[in-house]
Amino acid sequence: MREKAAELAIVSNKSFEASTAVNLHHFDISSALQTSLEFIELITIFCNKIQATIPHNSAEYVNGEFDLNFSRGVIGRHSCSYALKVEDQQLGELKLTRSQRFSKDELRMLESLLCCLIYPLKNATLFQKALQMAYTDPLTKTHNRTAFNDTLMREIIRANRCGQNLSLIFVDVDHFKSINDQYGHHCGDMALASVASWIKDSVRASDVVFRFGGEEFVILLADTNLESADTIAERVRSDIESHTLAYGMDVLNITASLGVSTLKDNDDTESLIKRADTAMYQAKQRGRNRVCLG
Ligand SMILES: Nc1nc2c(ncn2[C@@H]2O[C@H](COP(=O)(O)OP(=O)(O)OP(=O)(O)O)[C@@H](O)[C@H]2O)c(=O)[nH]1
Repeated sequence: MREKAAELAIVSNKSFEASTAVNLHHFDISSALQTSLEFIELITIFCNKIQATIPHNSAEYVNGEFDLNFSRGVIGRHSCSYALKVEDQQLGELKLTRSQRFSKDELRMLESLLCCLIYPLKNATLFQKALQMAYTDPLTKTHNRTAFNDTLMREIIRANRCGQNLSLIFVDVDHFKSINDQYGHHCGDMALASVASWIKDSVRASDVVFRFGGEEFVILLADTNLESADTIAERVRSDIESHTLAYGMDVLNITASLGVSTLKDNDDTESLIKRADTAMYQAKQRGRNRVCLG
């Protein structure tokens, strides 16, 4: 009877040890990458883990979908870069640099190790998209009330710790009900989306715009005192007034009333919001299309 052929190829001890080491390295990296759903953290973990195998001086990670451009280290003359994707889903681009050329073996090893990074990046993408959806108002594409509550609490703590100013502007569209009544809800929705984009265009990218509810928006201004917040509120008011909204054959003029408040000692989220809200109602009472300070 003929013996069945051995199924395992005989390998020299040296290459067997090498492949075991490679597998352990993959396992170590994969385990470490399971600890985070943040892009920057994942890239940092990955680069730290591969540093001994593929020494590099700098790493850059760009992910256009999430507006990320992260870099660390000092850029070297030689580079290798990879557009990371899985099943046609773009996961960003990773670039490593150093002063010496990367060898073919190193590049082969890097490509093999990058496989460990792909699925954690895909999970991070799904998680960050879900977070974005949970925090975004679908009509106006501004941050929603949940995001506002979370952010305001955090910003008050930060402002108090760093001894910085923090201001709030409440923006309430004037006579919005009559837009709905006269032109219908579709027009009302368009008006809200337009006002949101005018407000966003009117403030810095670092100032965050939220839809507080209905036809009311809040702008959160970090490191901004009452005087500056007043100036910004006046600019927002004037920008809203100067825009027009074309709806069918009609041209609509929209105005808003604004209330401003700045963080004081012993303020909490409620008292800060209350002062801006009260100031906004004062602006309504004084004839609308104006800014009042709380
Ligand atoms: N189309 C549309 N309308 C909304 C939305 N959310 C709230 N509204 C409407 O906004 C209107 C707000 O009306 P009011 O609170 O009376 O305020 P106003 O008409 O703007 O009057 P003042 O604030 O006093 O100037 C209501 O008719 C709501 O139904 C929305 O998402 N889409």
